[in-house]
Amino acid sequence: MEPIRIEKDATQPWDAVVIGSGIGGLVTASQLAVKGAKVLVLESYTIPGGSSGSFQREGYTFDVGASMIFGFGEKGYTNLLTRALADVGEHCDTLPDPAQLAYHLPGGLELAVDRKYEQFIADLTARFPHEAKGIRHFYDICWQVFNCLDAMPLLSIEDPTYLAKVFFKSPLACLGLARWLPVNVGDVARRHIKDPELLRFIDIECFCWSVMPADLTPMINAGMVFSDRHAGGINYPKGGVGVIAQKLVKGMQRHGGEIRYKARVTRVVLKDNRAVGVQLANGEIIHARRVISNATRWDTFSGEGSKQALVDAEHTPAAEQTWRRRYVPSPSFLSLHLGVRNEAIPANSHCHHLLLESWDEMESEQGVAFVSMPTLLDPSLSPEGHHIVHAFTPSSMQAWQDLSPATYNSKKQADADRLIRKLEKILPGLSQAIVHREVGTPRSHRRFLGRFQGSYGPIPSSRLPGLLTMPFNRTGLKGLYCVGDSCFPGQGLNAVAFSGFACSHLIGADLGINPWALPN
Ligand SMILES: NC(=O)c1ccc[n+]([C@@H]2O[C@H](COP(=O)([O-])OP(=O)(O)OC[C@H]3O[C@@H](n4cnc5c(N)ncnc54)[C@H](O)[C@@H]3O)[C@@H](O)[C@H]2O)c1
Ligand SMILES: CC(C)=CCC/C(C)=C/C=C\C(C)=C\C=C\C(C)=C\C=C\C=C(C)\C=C\C=C(C)\C=C\C=C(/C)CCC=C(C)C
Repeated sequence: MEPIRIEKDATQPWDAVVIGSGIGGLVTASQLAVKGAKVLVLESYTIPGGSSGSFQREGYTFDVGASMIFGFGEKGYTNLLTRALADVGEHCDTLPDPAQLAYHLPGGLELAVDRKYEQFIADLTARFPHEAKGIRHFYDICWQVFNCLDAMPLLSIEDPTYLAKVFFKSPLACLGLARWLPVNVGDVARRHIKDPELLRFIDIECFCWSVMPADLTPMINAGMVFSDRHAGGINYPKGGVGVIAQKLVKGMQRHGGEIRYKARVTRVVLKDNRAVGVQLANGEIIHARRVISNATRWDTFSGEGSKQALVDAEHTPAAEQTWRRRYVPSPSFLSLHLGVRNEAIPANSHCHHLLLESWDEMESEQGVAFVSMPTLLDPSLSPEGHHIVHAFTPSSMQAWQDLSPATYNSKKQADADRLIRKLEKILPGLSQAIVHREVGTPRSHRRFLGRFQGSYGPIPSSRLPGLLTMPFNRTGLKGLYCVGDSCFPGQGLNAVAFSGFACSHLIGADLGINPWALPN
């Protein structure tokens, strides 16, 4: 193996050092490497991908996070995972999912979101025939948003040169996006739909990816999710979600980028109020012309509740406190990674399911249960005759803090047992068929993913104007950028991939290494 090239000398800095190898960090790093920048990624864990990694146990390949993947289409500009991989000469074989998600909702509302748009509209209309027009109007508006996004290369709207070029290329799409930027889903849904149960359905349609009801979910993101599932479709990467990160690393390395694992950054090194490098837990200092943090903003900047942030309180920009007032951490998850005998999975099951027993429980601790069974698409992820059942339910750190080790362990097992009983509604006999079981709590998510309170990502603390107040990649500290789900447009794999494209484009503009023409 070639020796790793690490300059400790401030006269020969890296062009860019990226803290963290989540998809946001890896897209930034790999895009910068393609532009010719000398890039180093520092990852505290032993594998790449963060919440989009995969881990192996007893013949199973488990996904760390969910496996409902958007952005793997073949056409347009919103297929950001396909594009990020192709730009570094990589490709993931994917397996098309015939349905995005099967809902099992209160009042016997059972519906699988078909990959084919017209089929989905027909199925929903069959359940709410009196709302046929409203359903069509609402989801067609989501398509308008999606079509605007899909019509233009998606780069940094912080760069005035890009904005001018993209406006020249697609003026109507730009105006369309500007119109929807300050809007939330709830306002649009209520304009077209009156049935309270259908409005609740729109709430859960949002909650299952944004962890927020429709009133707090930005319309731009809904346009993306509610349409891409029918345009590019939901596609599972063969070999597990972790393959995406592994291939981004490989492609980045081929373009001269480097990655170090077990390299925890403890602080951003500042000189004259400018980020000039990072310090690792072992004391080593690495100099860089630009520093990019893929850690959450709570872990990057000091503020209430943040222990050992990368930037001290004295140098944390005032804008970060405004952000903390506007956005709060969403709950983390209680998660189950199960290996089960085949008999527990009914024939023709869908891969993804969402269970909710009462509408009042949608935002409650351990209310919604989400299930993903990727072996239904890719049997190679488990030993023969077995499936993976990966289930998770929102759970907040507060519910798991200040417990004695014995109480923590017994709560962990009791809550996992309760979740398994809930799943038996769709997987009868599940508890008898389990041969491998691992339980993760918010504390596990914080420990292994390094995420503040183990959170899934930021959510608005009150009704905000859509995406208008979400910060971009530049921070108030010169030389320091953020990427990932505490940046515009928020959580989601395709969303953080966008954040990575935008971040690398902005740094490329700052370093003067961007190509003149927009990508095709
Ligand atoms: N659609 C899906 O099914 C799905 C599945 C998984 C994840 N996701 C999405 O992925 C998003 C998260 O992506 P992301 O790019 O923001 O990042 P991430 O949180 O997944 O990864 C951040 C990485 O940074 C590393 N890190 C943090 N602090 C560090 C430090 N001080 N030093 C070194 N390394 C450090 C972590 O170990 C981790 O690997 C989530 O919003 C989630 O929605 C989606
Ligand atoms: C500046 C002005 C005035 C005008 C400029 C106009 C302009 C050019 C605007 C541009 C805007 C852009 C480019 C916006 C881009 C937005 C994008 C790319 C949004 C992407 C969103 C993707 C999302 C939200 C994907 C989400 C997928 C997820 C999270 C899937 C599943 C998650 C789970 C199953 C876990 C959740 C589980 C439970 C139980 C809650």
